[in-house]
Amino acid sequence: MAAARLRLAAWNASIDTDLARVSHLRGNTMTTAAQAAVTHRTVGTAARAQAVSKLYGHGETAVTALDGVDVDIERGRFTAIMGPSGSGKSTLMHCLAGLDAVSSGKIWIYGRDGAASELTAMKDKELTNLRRDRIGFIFQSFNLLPTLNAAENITLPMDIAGRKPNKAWLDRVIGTVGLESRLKHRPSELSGGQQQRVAVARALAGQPEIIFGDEPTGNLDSRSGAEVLGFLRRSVDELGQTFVMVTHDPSAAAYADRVLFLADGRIVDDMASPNADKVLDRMRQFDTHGHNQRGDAAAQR
Ligand SMILES: Nc1ncnc2c1ncn2[C@@H]1O[C@H](COP(=O)(O)OP(=O)(O)OP(=O)(O)O)[C@@H](O)[C@H]1O
Repeated sequence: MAAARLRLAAWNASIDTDLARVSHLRGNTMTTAAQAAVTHRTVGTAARAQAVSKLYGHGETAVTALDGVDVDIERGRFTAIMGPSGSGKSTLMHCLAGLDAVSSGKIWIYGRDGAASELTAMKDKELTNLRRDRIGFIFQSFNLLPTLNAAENITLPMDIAGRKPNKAWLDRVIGTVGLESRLKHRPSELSGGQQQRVAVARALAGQPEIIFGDEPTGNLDSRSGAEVLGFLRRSVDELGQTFVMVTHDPSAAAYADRVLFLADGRIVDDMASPNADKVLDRMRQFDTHGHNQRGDAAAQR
């Protein structure tokens, strides 16, 4: 949790920096070898991790948060990441999103045309641009700017990037999350569920290739949480969005098309067509220390 707070602070800081630089960013385009990139045969893939490991700290105090993770995230699908506390869920998501650097291995994000951008080969500035232009984020704590109204919060990333919102798309997104009557309200005048719907609309508005959610319903009551998850599901089904979500909640994971289970920094299971009971049963197979009782992915199937 402390780690998640640190990353959120880093994201906030980068938004603040971006706001300060807003005028300089207008017209900025990404031009990199990494973006020009290789075209892999991955039109159905939105992101890929290959042999990704992540260590925090050094020597005797080093913690292995990820241990040789290989995974493809499918385009236009809803993927949930589950596992015991400390199993590496947030670290995996943050590495996939370019918010955290890997210790070894490679991460790619793929354009809708299949062109690959290797995040792990990018310099900071390139990575910042890629995150801003091609990746959406939804955090547990909404992360809205209190002085801006809902409409201004939704278009903020595009304003920062100097991109004009596509009006028809924006209207569709706002309709999808049911915010038409709340656009002039500031965050303090909205319920938690409505604030998170603003954050969902903000993530969708720029038509990013992939959206990552870190416990997006963790601060909501179950009714508002179900509503937000329903909107996220619709964004995948009706708008073709790719969505990856870390959650502790089996009923939240049940909204996904696929659930990846992590234990001790490794993917130990991969469940298609989940429902809350199946997910809960699988979670019960982790022992109280958070380790995978049966060892490896093959053993789980
Ligand atoms: N910045 C950091 N410095 C040191 N160790 C870290 C840091 N971030 C994460 N870790 C450690 O890496 C491991 C994986 O952490 P991570 O936050 O990814 O797990 P998680 O599955 O998301 O946990 P939770 O469900 O509790 O949020 C844990 O042992 C954690 O203590």
